[in-house]
Amino acid sequence: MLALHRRARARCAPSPSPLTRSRACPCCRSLDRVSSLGASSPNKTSQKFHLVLRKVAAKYGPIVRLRTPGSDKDAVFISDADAVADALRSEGPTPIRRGLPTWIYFREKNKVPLGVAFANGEEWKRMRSAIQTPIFPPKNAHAYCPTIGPATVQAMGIIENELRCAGPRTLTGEETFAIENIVMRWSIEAVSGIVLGQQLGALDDEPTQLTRDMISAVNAAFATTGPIFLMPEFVWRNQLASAAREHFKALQTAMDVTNKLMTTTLTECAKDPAKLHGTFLGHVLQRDATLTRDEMLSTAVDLLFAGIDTTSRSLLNIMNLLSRHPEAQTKLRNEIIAVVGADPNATLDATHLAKLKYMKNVIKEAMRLYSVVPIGGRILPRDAAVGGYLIPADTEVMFGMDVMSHDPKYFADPDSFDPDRWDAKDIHPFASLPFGFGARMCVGRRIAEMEMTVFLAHLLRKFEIMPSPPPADLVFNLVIANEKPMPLKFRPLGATTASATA
Ligand code: HEM
Repeated sequence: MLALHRRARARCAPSPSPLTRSRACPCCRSLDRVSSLGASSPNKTSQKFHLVLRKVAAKYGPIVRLRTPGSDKDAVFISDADAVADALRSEGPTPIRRGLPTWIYFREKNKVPLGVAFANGEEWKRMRSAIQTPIFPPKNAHAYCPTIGPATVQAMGIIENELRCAGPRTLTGEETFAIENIVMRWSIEAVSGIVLGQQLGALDDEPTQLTRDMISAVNAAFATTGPIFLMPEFVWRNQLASAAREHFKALQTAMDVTNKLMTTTLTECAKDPAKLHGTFLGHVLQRDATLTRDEMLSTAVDLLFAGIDTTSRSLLNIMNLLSRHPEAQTKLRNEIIAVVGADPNATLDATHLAKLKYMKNVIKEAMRLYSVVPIGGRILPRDAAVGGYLIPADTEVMFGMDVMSHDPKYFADPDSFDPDRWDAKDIHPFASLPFGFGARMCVGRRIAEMEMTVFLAHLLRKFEIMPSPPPADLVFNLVIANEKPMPLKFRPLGATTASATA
């Protein structure tokens, strides 16, 4: 190990500071010990994981060795953008990511493939290649834009209706209402339309039982991940805690519902192949017959799970920031009207997306300020020089995305919302990585950006987002989410307090 460190010193330019054994491993020993910095109970520690990591970086520096829950080996936590770049450039052609232990256990127990999000090596590469072209290149992702138009118009109608039904003070933008549920149902509808080629009816007045099951399963799987995070393995494996029982039930439901939906799509399309045209499943089937039915199923579940909460949470954060920055809200609305037109029901197509430049900046800036995925990671395939240290092969490196994106070293006045900062060309390319990086970057990135753009383009032509306080209590449940309802108030555009009430 010492020899490895010396080699790193020789290789790394510009002359890194001398590496003694202790400096080579600025050591927090285990997260349990670190956790006492921030929280008092294991449950709270898991839910405040992102804050604990901020404190770790502040106290021990940007490269720290620590032990994470669920692992029997030390990992290296990195919150220096150059060092993150070093690690990511060493990830090799089939980057390895440690999966979520409960999800892997569940799939192995049920003898279903791990799917694109959890498989590694050649198995991952085959699945990723099959889905990459249909959804990753912007041109192909943007082609799904018309798929989500009708659901988005429907969501706007529901918001309008809810505002009216909730009472005059809600309609005038003085009181908040339950927007989260609508955004979440819209997100399910959008992603299922794209992935499974089927509208689930999640936004309907009376969603089907299947749809209700799916919504509850997604909610429960995310809500239980935080509490399970620090549980000893034997507790969750043997389902000795209620959170673990609920978690596995949710994973089972999501798998069963997706299976049923996929079967329906495939049966209908066997009768009428034209129905597959323009759907993600259709692209996968046409392009690549090498995926088994079960691999398609696991991958579809991964796409749904990875795509629903991340997108809806990010949207809620963007709306909240726009509420607090009326000048940015107006600028964005003006851009949308100039590009798409003022009619709030006019849907978008791929040609609009490329022209919405300020929209891109708003989304990037909001995702920098609120990292719904606060950490990333890889297992290094070989020894690698990282930030002046030599990290041995097989070490897990964790990237402090949330820490870096609040670091004044990379972003002047880092806590301020300044979408225009993204016009500058000198932002460190590894300082804000909301979708990860490289061959294993989020495969749904372009879909997510397209979805958020479409939602905001409809919303801002219909409503004004009224000033609301920032979300108070952000907790880590696989993604960072507000614990209490997101404070958001709306008012129909152009309505004054008096006329809106009338
Ligand atoms: C704002 C929304 C989203 C955010 C912030 C987000 C973030 C991320 C991040 C950070 C990763 C890990 C990347 C890495 O390790 O380098 C990831 C992976 C992934 N995401 Fe997303 N994501 C979002 C939306 C979506 C959507 C809409 C889909 C599906 C349509 C999706 C599907 C996936 C999948 C399947 C993976 C695993 C990819 C692989 O391992 O090859 N994500 N996402």
